[in-house]
Amino acid sequence: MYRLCVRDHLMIAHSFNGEVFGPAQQMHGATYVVDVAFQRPELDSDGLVIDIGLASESLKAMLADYNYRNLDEVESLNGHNTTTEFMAKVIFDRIAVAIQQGELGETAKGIERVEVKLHESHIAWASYEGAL
Ligand SMILES: Nc1nc2c(c(=O)[nH]1)N=C([C@H](O)[C@H](O)COP(=O)(O)OP(=O)(O)OP(=O)(O)O)CN2
Repeated sequence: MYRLCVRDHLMIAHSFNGEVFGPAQQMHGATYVVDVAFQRPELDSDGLVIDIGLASESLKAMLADYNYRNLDEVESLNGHNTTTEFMAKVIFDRIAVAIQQGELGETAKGIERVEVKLHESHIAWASYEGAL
């Protein structure tokens, strides 16, 4: 399987519900480093998994909906703890739709798996990986 990974980052504020979160029940901030790995068994006719520029632009556009936002106020995330794990799946779902709709180019439809990894600090990350 071939893999191509692009990286961006996301700056947010949020708070969590639940005793398990301790002080993180209070409003706090995070800067996530976001890695997206696209995987396919065969390269396209240009020798690519996906065009890096297109993948980078598309990721930036998706993150723009959450960047510099208080996630507690983002309607589509209402009722959820916006944990690192949860946000990895949110971004995965958006990428899956973008690929299916051809927004990442026709040949990107040959991508079979995507992994979204969010590094929430230098000591912790979470990811969501799935088939398309
Ligand atoms: N599984 C997860 N656990 C936690 C997440 C997360 O996204 N996924 N996030 C947080 C907080 O947002 C923050 O990153 C850390 O908060 P903190 O209170 O410092 O959490 P710790 O568990 O590291 O420290 P304690 O003081 O022991 O609670 C928290 N957890």
